[in-house]
Amino acid sequence: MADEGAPKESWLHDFVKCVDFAAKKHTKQRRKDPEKTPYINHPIGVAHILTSEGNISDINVLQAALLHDTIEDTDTTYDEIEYLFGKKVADIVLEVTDNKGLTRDERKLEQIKKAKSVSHEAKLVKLADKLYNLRDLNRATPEGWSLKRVQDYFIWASKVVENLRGTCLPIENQLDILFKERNVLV
Ligand SMILES: Nc1nc2c(ncn2[C@@H]2O[C@H](COP(=O)(O)OP(=O)(O)O)[C@@H](OP(=O)(O)OP(=O)(O)O)[C@H]2O)c(=O)[nH]1
Ligand SMILES: [Mn+2]
Repeated sequence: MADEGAPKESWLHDFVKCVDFAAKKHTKQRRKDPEKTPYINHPIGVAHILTSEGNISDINVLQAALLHDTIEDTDTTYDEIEYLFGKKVADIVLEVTDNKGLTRDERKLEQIKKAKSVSHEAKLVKLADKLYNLRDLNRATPEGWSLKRVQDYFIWASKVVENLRGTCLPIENQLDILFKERNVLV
């Protein structure tokens, strides 16, 4: 018999609402791999790294992981996320959002610098984002990327990760395995 008096597991409802929102926002986007994988695989995979490898169960972090590329890459606004998922989630997403007003080189440098000073929650999302993207590079080369561009991404990612350390050892250890395989000094 259903326990009608029990409180609803509202975190689960919030989480599923967030998956649905992220999927709709990224619906027209594809990854850069030759198979043109649906983009939503990436934010879901980032959240999965946090739960399965990082042992993270903070719902704000997991929702921010699902939404982490929405402000940067879709029409989603901070206010929309704050209204639907709360200020904590919106703040984390904003912290991991690149300023698209800068040039690509400026953005890459900004990420290295900013990594040191963002919140613990934002650092978790950034670490999982990097681990997903580096594994994705090992899986398939994005269309038009040379071997040098791939290697340069690994080197740059290691500099960002350097400034995120002390946040989540299991994820950092997984990143180190990838850096070693590529002979990137850490
Ligand atoms: N490895 C990989 N990455 C892909 C693929 N498709 C899309 N991406 C995205 O491309 C970004 C990395 O490519 P870059 O050329 O360095 O960055 P840019 O698109 O922002 O200029 C990542 O964005 P991001 O998640 O915002 O992270 P970040 O690297 O900008 O921090 C990553 O998610 C793919 O097939 N493989
Ligand atoms: Mn990402």
